[in-house]
Amino acid sequence: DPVEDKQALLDFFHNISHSHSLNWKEKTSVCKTWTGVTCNSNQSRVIAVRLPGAGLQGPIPSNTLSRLSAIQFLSLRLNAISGPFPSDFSKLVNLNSLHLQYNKFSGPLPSDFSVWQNLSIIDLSDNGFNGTIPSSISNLTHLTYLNLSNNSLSGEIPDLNIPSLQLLNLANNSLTGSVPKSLQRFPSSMFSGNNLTVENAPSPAFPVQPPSAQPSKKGIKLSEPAILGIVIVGCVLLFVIAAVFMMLCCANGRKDGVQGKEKKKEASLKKGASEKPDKSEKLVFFEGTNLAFDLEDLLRASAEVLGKGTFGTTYKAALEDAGTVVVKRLKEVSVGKREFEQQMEVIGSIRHENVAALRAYYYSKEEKLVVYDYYDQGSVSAMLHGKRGEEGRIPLDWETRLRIAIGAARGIAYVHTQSGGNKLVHGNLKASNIFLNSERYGCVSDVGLVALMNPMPAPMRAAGYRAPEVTDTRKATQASDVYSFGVLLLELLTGKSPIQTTGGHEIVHLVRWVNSVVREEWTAEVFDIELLRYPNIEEEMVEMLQIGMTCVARMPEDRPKMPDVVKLVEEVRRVNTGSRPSAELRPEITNPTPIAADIGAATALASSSTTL
Ligand SMILES: Nc1ncnc2c1ncn2[C@@H]1O[C@H](COP(=O)(O)OP(=O)(O)OP(=O)(O)O)[C@@H](O)[C@H]1O
Repeated sequence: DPVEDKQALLDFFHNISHSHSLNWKEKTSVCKTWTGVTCNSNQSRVIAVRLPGAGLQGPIPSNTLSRLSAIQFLSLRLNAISGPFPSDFSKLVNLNSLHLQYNKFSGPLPSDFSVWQNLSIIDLSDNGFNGTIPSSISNLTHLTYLNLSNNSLSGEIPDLNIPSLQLLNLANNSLTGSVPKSLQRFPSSMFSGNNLTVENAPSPAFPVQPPSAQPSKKGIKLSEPAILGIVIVGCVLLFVIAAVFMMLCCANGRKDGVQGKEKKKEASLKKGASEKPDKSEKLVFFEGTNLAFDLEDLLRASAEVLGKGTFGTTYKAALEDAGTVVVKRLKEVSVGKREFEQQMEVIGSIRHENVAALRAYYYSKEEKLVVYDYYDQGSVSAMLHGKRGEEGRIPLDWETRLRIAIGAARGIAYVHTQSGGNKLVHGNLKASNIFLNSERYGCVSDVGLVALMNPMPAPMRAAGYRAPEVTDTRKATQASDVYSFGVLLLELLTGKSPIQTTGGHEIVHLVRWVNSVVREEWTAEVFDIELLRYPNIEEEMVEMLQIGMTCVARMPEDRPKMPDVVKLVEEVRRVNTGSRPSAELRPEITNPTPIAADIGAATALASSSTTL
């Protein structure tokens, strides 16, 4: 054991107020058992300390952590640490990641950052730091991430010409002047909430960073002739599809007394086909759709009601040899044909691995249908909540939850780059509308449908995702999508539904609940008990929790933009892999599973989180 490092840690913990206990015992091995501590391979030095949400309060006692001269990674985020930035941290010259966000630090930032030549990640956000941003930061040639948002920093932004810098956030300070040229490559939201002169100027000074996948404008343009061609095909198939929706009409139209039967399997989509079809209307397929799927097959297929959602009833139709599709029969469409078609064209031209492709649609006076691929693994909602506490439940592992979050974020960010006259929004993001794509990343469905519908009071489960400012469902915005995404993150982390009723009829709102638990500095308690089985993921979960909480900010303007959210969510894994001790220092991870490879053997917080 590194005796001196151990003593430094004990001195630190004994001299700082803390509301939770840790398993740091003098007699146990610091490298093998201490929560949140990682040593190098020969166990001669402590190289990482992670104590997120550990209930630490008050100033960092001097000459304690600063004795950990080999430390590379220090995270004390989400505590209530106050006082100035510890001046003796200048001795920690090997630091490459410093996470002090969500604390109560105050006073100026250290003036000389050049002492930390290895620093690549600095997160001092959500504190009370004041004074100016030191220009010495520009000496950090390895810096990739700098987050100083939500402090009280003032003065002008120095010209931080750091080519390695990938993410910068200076939002919500009291900065003045203009954004230096070297930083104009970052999105404007990263500078919002300051007194910057150019902030509102309509200059291209703040280009919005492209999302991870570029929108295919070509695809949108091409869709028009494609649709025209397809319309012709649609004409031929008119009788056939008419039969489909007549059947659906029969299945769904009898409101009273028959609704229960909707839950039962339908005999065939052909049922009801004898009704006179509306010959003037056509089924429209989109480009890229496998037109080899024969609608005759569809008609012969058996249809099953998957459920009734906000927009109507959703059916699964199993085709004999062309797979299975999902048909949604939309109710309450409020827009006219032209507007409906325009919106369909925008949505139908989206081809992105994280957006469920709209394959076809049908519009007539009586009937509106949309056709999607069928996702046979079910929705994220089913994966997360289905059979909870029952035998046979397969818990949703952390790796998959991360991929769901990353995929959904990418999908929504992509949707936000599409223009449907106005900015395109998803409008109805929730776990039951997210599926897994072939790479097991999240894939969002139901994009843009809400804009076509009558405003409606959201059913309970949808209400939990809805941003507080959205009173009319048609007026969802990109910012309200960010809120819904934040709720999804909280749902993935906690395993709890966005709205729950307790024994009585009290309604528990997930966002409020998470906020209150975190405020009580009991962060570790929010996480899904099913996640506690996965080792060393606490750091990532806390990181994700912070992103979720930022997304559910009450005021829309305080929420990050979706492309930035994508980066943050992707960063959760990258930060923790990139900054963690390298594999050579961790021989225990020589043959890792994907998750073990990424999270390493840094902390044991997850397993002991209930005691934090
Ligand atoms: N393409 C699909 N593949 C597999 N299951 C789907 C598909 N689309 C929807 N579902 C499932 O069908 C059920 C009903 O979906 P539907 O979209 O109608 O309702 P919802 O998602 O509960 O609410 P909303 O209408 O507000 O989206 C849900 O359980 C949903 O997860």
